[in-house]
Amino acid sequence: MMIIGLTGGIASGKSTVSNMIKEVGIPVVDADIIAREVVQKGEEAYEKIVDHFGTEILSDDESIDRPKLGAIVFNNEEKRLSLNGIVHPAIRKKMLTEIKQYKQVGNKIVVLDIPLLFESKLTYMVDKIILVYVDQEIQKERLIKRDQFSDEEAKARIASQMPLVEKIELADEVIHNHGLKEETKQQLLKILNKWNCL
Ligand SMILES: CC(C)(COP(=O)(O)OP(=O)(O)OC[C@H]1O[C@@H](n2cnc3c(N)ncnc32)[C@H](O)[C@@H]1O)[C@@H](O)C(=O)NCCC(=O)NCCS
Ligand SMILES: Nc1ncnc2c1ncn2[C@@H]1O[C@H](COP(=O)(O)OP(=O)(O)OP(=O)(O)O)[C@@H](O)[C@H]1O
Repeated sequence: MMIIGLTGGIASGKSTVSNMIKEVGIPVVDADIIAREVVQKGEEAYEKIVDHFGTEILSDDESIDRPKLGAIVFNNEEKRLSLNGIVHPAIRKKMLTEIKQYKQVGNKIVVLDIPLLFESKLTYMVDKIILVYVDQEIQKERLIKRDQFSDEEAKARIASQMPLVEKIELADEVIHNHGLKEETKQQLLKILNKWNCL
């Protein structure tokens, strides 16, 4: 089985590209979705997060208040790394289970959508890497627009990741996502075609 890593930065367009990948029938394992599943109430990581950050980060229904936790960790590197230390092992485990399931039912290709593929040193999990790239100005603009963040909030989130420009040389292929979504799709199809994935 061929495992393709799809990465980028916050709001660079990974979900946009991952939807296009699903449209051509290739399954996608999404680390952001799994990251939500493993912190549901009752999961091991949930308990650890509450122990570490206190009940102040819970909503009224006792689920994790994501905006609140985000405001803490994206303004404090040490706390962000503590959260990563709690959540990432559970994410990795679940990603491996999902890959195995896709393999068992006969899939020859699977894409792993992992925003922190390089930062978390997870490149060993994948055979090839596609980077979804935009310049920092567009990244910030789209992030502010999508999540209604202030300029400061958007900057803090972008600064918590490896600069996208440094990821270019670490990837096998780069999709430039500055233009129309159709142009992004054409770049993707060209790469998938080159790798005999279509
Ligand atoms: C801090 C949390 C609660 C904020 O939740 P929120 O719903 O606002 O954001 P969401 O999870 O949808 O993430 C949005 C984007 O933020 C970026 N991001 C998320 N976590 C991190 C992190 N620890 N470090 C750097 N960037 C991150 C990614 O690009 C991601 O695609 C949440 O992101 C979290 O639990 N993060 C830790 C787990 C993690 O590293 N997830 C990233 C994928 S492995
Ligand atoms: N080519 C494009 N032109 C205009 N807007 C775009 C384009 N690509 C993506 N967007 C918009 O930019 C925002 C970020 O894109 P998307 O959600 O796909 O990024 P992401 O990398 O998955 O983000 P995150 O890491 O935060 O999950 C979205 O609102 C999306 O609709």
